[in-house]
Amino acid sequence: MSSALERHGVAVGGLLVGAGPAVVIGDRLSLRTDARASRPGAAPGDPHAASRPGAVPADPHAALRAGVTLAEPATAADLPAIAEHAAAVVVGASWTRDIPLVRAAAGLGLPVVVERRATASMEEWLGLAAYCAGEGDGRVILCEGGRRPDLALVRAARAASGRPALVDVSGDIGLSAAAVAAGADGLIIGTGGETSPGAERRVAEEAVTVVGALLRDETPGTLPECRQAIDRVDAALATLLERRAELAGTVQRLKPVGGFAGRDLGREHDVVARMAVRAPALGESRLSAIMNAVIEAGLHLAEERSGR
Ligand SMILES: O=C(O)C(=O)C[C@]1(C(=O)O)C=C[C@@H](O)C=C1
Repeated sequence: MSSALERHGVAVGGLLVGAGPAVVIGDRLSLRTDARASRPGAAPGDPHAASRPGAVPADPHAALRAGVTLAEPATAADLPAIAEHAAAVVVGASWTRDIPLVRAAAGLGLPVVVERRATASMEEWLGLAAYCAGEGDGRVILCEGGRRPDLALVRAARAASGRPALVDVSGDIGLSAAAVAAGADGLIIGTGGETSPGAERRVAEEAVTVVGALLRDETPGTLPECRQAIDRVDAALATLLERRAELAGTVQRLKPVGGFAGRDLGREHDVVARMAVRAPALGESRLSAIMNAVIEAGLHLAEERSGR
């Protein structure tokens, strides 16, 4: 954990944000009419904006009534419907200085997602989060978005406050892995109030799984949570094993004698010894059995492909 503070998860609908794995949120809805132009993916006047993942649906109020995870009000009049149909209310970057609306949103009884205003410092951002926590029941999540989310700031704010942090990557889904590596507790991938296209969700879930398995500290307390954590580690392992097999196959083509005939046990011993430094609990003898199987699988694949 990157913070000495005790971190508490905040439940948002069926998701737990800030404890356990990072989450992917596909449906952030804004009821503001200016939201289309201000979404990270949307250029002002872009005729195709409505069909993009970051678009505002034609009837945002109908989308809200259908139920969404995160909803941002335009005015205080939207708050009762948000309380009824959304899992959390968003204090959006464009109106963090509208204190009466911030106060009303924070007091709604839902978890509050506090988005950083583009020019706000970390202190201002965390000050607003603390204000919202005080006006509400304390369930506050930080959120960084915009065209160029500041991931260093997310990392610092999360560590300084102990609050969970979301990163809105709907403007650039390619930032998903970097956001998880920076410690994000969740990725917001869709801002249309509808489920985002599968391709974007796959990119985000891949980042949460693979980068999360490598870099995110987890202390699962139940059997299902522990098995899910193992599944994420196995997904990362499978990705790396496939990549390793490809590289080992290339080595076979580059060596004067490839395949089992060109096996180099000295090199294999060095590989295992280096790995044992990173995996001291497993140690050389256990790793040697594992790596023997991995290396032989790679050699079999290479020979099969070369038609030997
Ligand atoms: O480095 C090599 O020479 C390889 O062929 C690659 C590799 C491996 O998979 O790491 C495979 C077989 C050798 O015995 C040693 C290592």
